[in-house]
Amino acid sequence: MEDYKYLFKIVLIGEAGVGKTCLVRRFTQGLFPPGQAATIGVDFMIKTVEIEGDKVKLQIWDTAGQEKFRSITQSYYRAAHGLILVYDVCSQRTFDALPQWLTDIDSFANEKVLSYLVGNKIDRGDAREIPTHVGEQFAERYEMKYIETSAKEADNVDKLFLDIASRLTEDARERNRLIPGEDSMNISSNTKSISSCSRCFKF
Ligand SMILES: Nc1nc2c(ncn2[C@@H]2O[C@H](COP(=O)(O)OP(=O)(O)OP(=O)(O)O)[C@@H](O)[C@H]2O)c(=O)[nH]1
Repeated sequence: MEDYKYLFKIVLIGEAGVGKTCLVRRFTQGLFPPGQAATIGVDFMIKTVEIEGDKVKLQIWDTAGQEKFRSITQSYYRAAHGLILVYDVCSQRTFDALPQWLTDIDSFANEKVLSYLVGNKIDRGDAREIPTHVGEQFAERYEMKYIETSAKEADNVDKLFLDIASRLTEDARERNRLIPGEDSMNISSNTKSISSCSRCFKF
């Protein structure tokens, strides 16, 4: 049996080129890849973290932003415990596309999913087009958590993923308190590796 108490699935979505892959690689591998190529379909990485004494395994799904992959990537929303919607703070176009992504979340994700809005590329100071308060207000309006990051400079990247892991762990512990025995049930997911987890978080 694998050595972790909880397993959570986190899915990154957002327009092409906003930095989803770079955020994942910064968090899982501690690097900023030079000349990162566009994602084809969906890719995933694993990282295990420790949250207040419990080992928590994060299965992080990095989806392609390009329109032509949309129907493939949407099929991954359903089983997500956490969704990270990313835009580029230096690109008004990627911010303007957010409402369409929210519509997709409403259509395809579990209604209890924990959603984060992330403004990435804050290292490009002078090129910024979306002020912090505009991103914050948008997130507040749609009841999402908000955080700004730089995958390049590693600003707030660990904080983003650890914050999600902490909140999901807290929720799972609360459920286990309310429904004893719940922690021995498997998540009924379409993902094999999730069903092998002994104490998975269950919606
Ligand atoms: N300056 C800066 N550039 C970044 C940052 N994150 C990503 N980039 C650059 O943005 C470009 C796109 O990054 P990706 O991580 O491939 O973007 P993506 O959202 O995964 O793109 P798709 O796979 O097409 O959906 C690359 O040239 C990265 O080097 C960042 O925090 N700061």
